[in-house]
Amino acid sequence: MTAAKENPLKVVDVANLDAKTADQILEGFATQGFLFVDGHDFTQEEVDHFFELSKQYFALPQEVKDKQAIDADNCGYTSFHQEKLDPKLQLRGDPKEAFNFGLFNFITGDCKKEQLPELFAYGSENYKFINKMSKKYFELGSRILNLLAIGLKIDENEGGVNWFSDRHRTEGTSMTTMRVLHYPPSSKLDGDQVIRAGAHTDYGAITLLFQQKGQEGLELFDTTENWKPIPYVESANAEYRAQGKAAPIVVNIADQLSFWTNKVLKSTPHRVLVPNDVDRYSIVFFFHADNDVRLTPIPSPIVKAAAQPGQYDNKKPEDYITSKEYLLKRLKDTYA
Ligand SMILES: O=C(O)CCC(=O)C(=O)O
Ligand SMILES: [Fe+2]
Repeated sequence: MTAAKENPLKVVDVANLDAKTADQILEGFATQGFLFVDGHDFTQEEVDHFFELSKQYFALPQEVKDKQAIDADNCGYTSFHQEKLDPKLQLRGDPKEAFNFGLFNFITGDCKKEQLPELFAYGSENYKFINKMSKKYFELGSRILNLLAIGLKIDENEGGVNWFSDRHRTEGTSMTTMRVLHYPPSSKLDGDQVIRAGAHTDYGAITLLFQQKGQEGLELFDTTENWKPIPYVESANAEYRAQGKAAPIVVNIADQLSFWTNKVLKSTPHRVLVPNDVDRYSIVFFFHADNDVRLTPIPSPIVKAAAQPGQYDNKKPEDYITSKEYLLKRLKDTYA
């Protein structure tokens, strides 16, 4: 029998929206910044189907994919070496390709229609499937934000449990992106390329990521300042497995929530390596606050206690960047 791979992350079941779960979530995000989340609503069949569609898409001829090159709304296809996630250290862009669905309406699940390949054409079965998955990601992301609001003890009069969800509205306009990624195996890369995605922190509020068994490579910079691989884990809950639920999903804090909480929540650097000669596919939901939301300090006694004396004195709301301004700044560096 081979030993189970070491898992540096806590697995938190979010089925119950209660103080105990909220404290577990907060603890994980205030230390490591990363967690596995179980007790979600995704089935394994759905996740497998999404990966199957992603594989079909990336297998299309290069010139077909290039037709929907990434646009100003951050929607569309990014090709190999186009994106530098670690612009200070990387000479060449990441050896990966990706497709972004964006400009969502989370009431209907619709995304930007003009920037879709034939495979996901507006109105098709695949398009409807994408709508459904984006709504599920939205619901899970919102649940995690609600738990964070409980954990951070945001006062009822200030918005309480809904403080974050009021700023990530179903009907809101945000830069939230659902992204499929493909990293080719080592044998397809130039000699000494060992990094598939440079070290970076994410740009939104939280990130939710599915990966597949046997395609590891994601690593996080842990609290001891060492790179630690994030394994694929199965649910420890036999009932969930019997119900056909998908494996736990990787969730991490991104920069907006770190700013917003005065770094109480940690936006942890991570990267993707090439541990073996297999393709890696991942499906990631970058959950962003509504575009015009300013990243002012949140009304939490825990956040207040973490501030330096006088840090927030004489500050006007306009002194704080908005969610969209922050993203645009980071994208400019990434695609420079
Ligand atoms: O594909 C992965 O595992 C990680 C992707 C990632 O960190 C990102 O795109 O921000
Ligand atoms: Fe990332």
